[in-house]
Amino acid sequence: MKALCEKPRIENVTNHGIAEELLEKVMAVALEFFRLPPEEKEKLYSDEPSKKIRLSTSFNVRKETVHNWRDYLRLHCHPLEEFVPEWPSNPAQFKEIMSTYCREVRQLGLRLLGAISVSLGLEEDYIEKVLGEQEQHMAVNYYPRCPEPDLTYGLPKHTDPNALTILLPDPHVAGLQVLRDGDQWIVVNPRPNALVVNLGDQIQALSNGTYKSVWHRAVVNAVQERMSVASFMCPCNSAVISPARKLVADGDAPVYRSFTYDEYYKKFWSRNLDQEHCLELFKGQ
Ligand SMILES: O=C(O)CCC(=O)C(=O)O
Ligand SMILES: [Fe+2]
Repeated sequence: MKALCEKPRIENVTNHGIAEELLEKVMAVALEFFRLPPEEKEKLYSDEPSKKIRLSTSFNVRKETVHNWRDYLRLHCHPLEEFVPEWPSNPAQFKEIMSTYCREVRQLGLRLLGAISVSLGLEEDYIEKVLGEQEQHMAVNYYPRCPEPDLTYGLPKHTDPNALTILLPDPHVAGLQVLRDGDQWIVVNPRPNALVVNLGDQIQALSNGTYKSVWHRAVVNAVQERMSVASFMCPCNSAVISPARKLVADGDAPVYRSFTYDEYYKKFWSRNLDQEHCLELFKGQ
């Protein structure tokens, strides 16, 4: 807890409590999925962002003019009973492994949100209450080997629009970079069994800018393919996000106006990834 109070950002969480064996299985089954023949994967292809289960490529192919070197499987994960039946049934173990992982990640995410609330001087359940019955989405990212890695990204510079992202990065191949002090890209070195926790835009808004959502990107390389599995804790669509009163000094105006997550998410997907921070559009009264 003390460490959380002192540091503006939480990065590597190594004592996260999720079994190493499960993390290995998640990576293995995710890779197996991307190894399926194109005809098999094609059935799931869609570039419609509102679809709850879809395989896609780049980021938002309908909006962007420059594409990225990434394929991804995006799944809604909560409540599991609602979505798992529609998840891929090939590889055969996909549903079982991924749903076990989703349950564990959710518990970890809720613990972290409690710790973040306390670190801000708020009630432990403050953020959880504001976010409501949180959705949980997963992006299984696959970055193939790229013959000209200097000409593209896996994912260009962005912040995550949700509250908190728990990322399982490839334990063997580097690719994730985070921005420090606005101009310094730091390589996040692969580390077996480590999870990376990124604060998203909603924590920045709720904390009135005390915590910053982290700018990050994924680069690709010519030698090795790379995977990552991102779990996004998202406010429910009707959640009203506004800076916690306690964090706005007397006489000051809050940095951000109130908005629903639905409004924010639609704005996020209507834009290109590497534009100005989406929260900038929600500043002021
Ligand atoms: O692949 C990575 O390391 C980053 C993935 C990411 O930022 C995302 O899915 O939002
Ligand atoms: Fe991200």
